[in-house]
Amino acid sequence: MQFLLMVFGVVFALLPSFGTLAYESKAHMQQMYDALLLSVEEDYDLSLLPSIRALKEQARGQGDKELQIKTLLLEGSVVQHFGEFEAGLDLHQQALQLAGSEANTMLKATTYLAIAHLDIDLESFDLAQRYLDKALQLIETIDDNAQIHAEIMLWQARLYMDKGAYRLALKTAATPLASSVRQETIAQLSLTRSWAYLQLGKYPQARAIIQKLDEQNYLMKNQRMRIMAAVQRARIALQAGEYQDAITLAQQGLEITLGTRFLLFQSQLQWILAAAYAQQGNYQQAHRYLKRYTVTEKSLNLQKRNSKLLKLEAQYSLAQQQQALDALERDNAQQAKLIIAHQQQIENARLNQQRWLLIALLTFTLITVIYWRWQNRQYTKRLESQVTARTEELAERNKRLQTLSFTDSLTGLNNRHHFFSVIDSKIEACRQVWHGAQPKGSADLIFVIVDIDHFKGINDTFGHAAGDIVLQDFSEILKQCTRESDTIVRWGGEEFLLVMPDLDYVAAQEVMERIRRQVEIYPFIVNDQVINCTCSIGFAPFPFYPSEPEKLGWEHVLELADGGLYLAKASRRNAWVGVLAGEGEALSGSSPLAHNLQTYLQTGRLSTLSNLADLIYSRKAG
Ligand SMILES: Nc1nc2c(ncn2[C@@H]2O[C@H](COP(=O)(O)OP(=O)(O)OP(=O)(O)O)[C@@H](O)[C@H]2O)c(=O)[nH]1
Repeated sequence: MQFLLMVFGVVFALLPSFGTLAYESKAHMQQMYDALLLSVEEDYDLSLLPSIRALKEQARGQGDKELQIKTLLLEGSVVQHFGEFEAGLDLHQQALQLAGSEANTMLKATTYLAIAHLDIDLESFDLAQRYLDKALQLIETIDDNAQIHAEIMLWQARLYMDKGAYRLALKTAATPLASSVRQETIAQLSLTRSWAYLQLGKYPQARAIIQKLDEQNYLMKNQRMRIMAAVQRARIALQAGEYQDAITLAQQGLEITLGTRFLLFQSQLQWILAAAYAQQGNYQQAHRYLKRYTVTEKSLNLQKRNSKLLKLEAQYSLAQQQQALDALERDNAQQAKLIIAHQQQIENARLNQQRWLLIALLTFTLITVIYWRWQNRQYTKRLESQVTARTEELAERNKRLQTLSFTDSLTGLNNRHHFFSVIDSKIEACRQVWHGAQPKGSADLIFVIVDIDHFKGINDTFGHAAGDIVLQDFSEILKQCTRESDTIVRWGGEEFLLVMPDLDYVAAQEVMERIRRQVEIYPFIVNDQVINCTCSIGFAPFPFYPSEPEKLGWEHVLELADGGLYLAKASRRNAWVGVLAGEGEALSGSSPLAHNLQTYLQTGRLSTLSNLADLIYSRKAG
């Protein structure tokens, strides 16, 4: 294997001079690295260095930072194993700087772990602890962290061992492990636990762990671990008082170390042999191995002295580099603060922008709502004014319609509808006066019925149109002979009804005479011809009995006025007749008036007033 790697190393070292051939595939380079890693873990062989360096250059050439970092760490671990602490430090430092610029958390954690390893070797335990903590903190964010976690625990346990904290080491090395953790790491953790038990004097537990490792065959692949296990077995036997076993196991261990550079293990095994033989009383053998042990120790001490010196130099550099690193970290923290402040500024600006946008949006919404409400109000106003206009128009139309429905189309006078719509209020006004609710005044109304005499003859002689003209002229005469307050109604055909307020029957006589006379003298012109007409008038006062105003209703008074008209017609026409209360018994509303008019006149229950002295009371036939 090592021969192959050396060949690879030479090839790699030469490759850069062969142009494109230098660019190996990434996968191939990774394979190469894995093989180198295994070899280093087995034995820190210096001959591996050219291959590692060649691979490192190759990774640099291809810009593969990850592999570059890994190879830097690997190279560092090899040179540091051979006491080149300062060079190792430098390599680790390079790896750390590269890892710092990488976003790969796993890579950073691996770098921290390697530096912790270096610090443990340099006995800078505090620094080692710091890097272990950093690595542990970093991997918390990684999902697939079982392997690196186990490795951190291993180095943490070794750190505790170096500091003499065996129980802590035991606890740390006993961390539960996932199945994905490499066998080598599991075996190293087990060896550390066994070593811690032995340090605590618990050799059965220490032995059980080694036995389990043997059963699982975890140690066979790695020579270094096999030797470590052999030393451990011999040491356990010695501590257990099984001296013969200790001798056998130590000798087996020495056989494995033959031809290797593991001087430390050799000296430990020689010491165990010397101690075991001494315990058996075989002082000759004990002396023999003690001598060998002394020789080995001498060369080890020489190595250690050299390495101590180197360590001191490295520690000095380490302190300096650490200071630089701390300054760098402080600078980084400052930078991070600046970045956070900058991000805060950006965030604030974004928030400000959002705020303004929101304000603009709200303002726009507000303006829209105000405008919409204003529009709505305008629209409502327009609608209202339209409704008002329409209502007024409707009222006007209704008024016109009412006027039309209350007006006689031929004469322009009020018609019967009008009379019936106003008569109740007129009667009510009279009643208010009777009952004292209104100021005292005249509550008298005169109901008058006027009828044109022989109108049929006019129609027959001059035609219907001529009759219409007479009717119109006749209406004008009625208007001229009455007051504004009087109501003139075309009662039907050539018959007219007048309702005259504030007029007693004495004063009424004058008005009746004026009408009769005006008609009599008026020259009605029809078909260019002057014709003369007369009219007959009947009237009656309301209340009919002033002392008993409710005795007869207006309908009865109208009937009595009609009776007066009948008397005028029955006599000579061109006359007016007023029907008044007589001295006899007062009539009641239930009395049949029209048919008994003559009887009531003769019996004195009714009396008359007329321009005629000779009134005829009997109804004229036809
Ligand atoms: N030209 C015209 N004639 C009408 C109108 N209304 C009714 N007359 C007519 O008026 C006439 C009324 O006739 P009569 O009831 O007999 O009454 P008179 O001829 O006036 O006779 P005395 O009332 O008894 O004097 C009828 O011939 C109707 O046709 C109208 O609006 N225009």
